[in-house]
Amino acid sequence: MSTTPQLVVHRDKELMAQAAAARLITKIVDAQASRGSASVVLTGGRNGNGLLAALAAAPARDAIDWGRLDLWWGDERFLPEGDPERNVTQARKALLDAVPLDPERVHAMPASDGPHGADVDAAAAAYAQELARAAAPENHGPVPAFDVLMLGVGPDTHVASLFPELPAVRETERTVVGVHGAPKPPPTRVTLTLPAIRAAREVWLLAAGEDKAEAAAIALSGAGEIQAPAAGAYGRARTLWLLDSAAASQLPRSLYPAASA
Ligand SMILES: O=C1O[C@H](COP(=O)(O)O)[C@@H](O)[C@H](O)[C@H]1O
Repeated sequence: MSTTPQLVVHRDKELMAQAAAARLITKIVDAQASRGSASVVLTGGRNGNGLLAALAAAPARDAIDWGRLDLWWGDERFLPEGDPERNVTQARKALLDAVPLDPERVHAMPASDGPHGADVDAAAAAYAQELARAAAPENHGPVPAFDVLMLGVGPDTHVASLFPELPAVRETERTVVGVHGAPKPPPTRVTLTLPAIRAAREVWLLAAGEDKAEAAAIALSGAGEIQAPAAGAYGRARTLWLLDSAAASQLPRSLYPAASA
């Protein structure tokens, strides 16, 4: 069942990143207190990396027990290990190299020079198996119930590597698929599918900057998920859109939240 999106609009992208980082720290600390550990799905892109950099700079990051945090990825650019364009490489640089994570709990998606070579579909299947192994019986499905799954929203409304009209966004069975011919480079990618995304307790969509304004307005105005993948991304308990005022500038008045900071 979909949850109605809640919107928070911040003054600018810096404030949005700082507020989202503070929100994420609280979520992780709460999950660790109540369940012993936390699981978070990271996103690539400018807004996702901005949030990680803000988290790295936040003194409250020390409240997190980094050794009891599982990190997953919503998508990956299928490139060699260490390539600067890989989402995991950028995340390491922005935050992960600076905190005491348990390497066993950092679940990067396979690289194109990994055990599956250039076979992106085999790489996707392997990641699906890794997710399935981590799922608990009470999760009722082949992926863990992620505490927070973050998604950057692309100017074309893509989320993860689910691009409008491509086969990946139509997937209803598999949790991870290979993407061929993505319109944004690189063309070959690995992505969670909408069913996997919807297994998360909370889904947070991040959109900052004027180039995201049209995408946010389309996705939040009743568009279909095949044409506007961001419209199909929601969490079981909560769907939260975190925007800056530029990205919110084309939202219909009826959607614009009263409170903004
Ligand atoms: O390529 C990707 O793009 C999206 C959005 O990135 P942005 O720079 O426009 O914010 C990102 O969410 C995704 O993880 C990434 O692989």
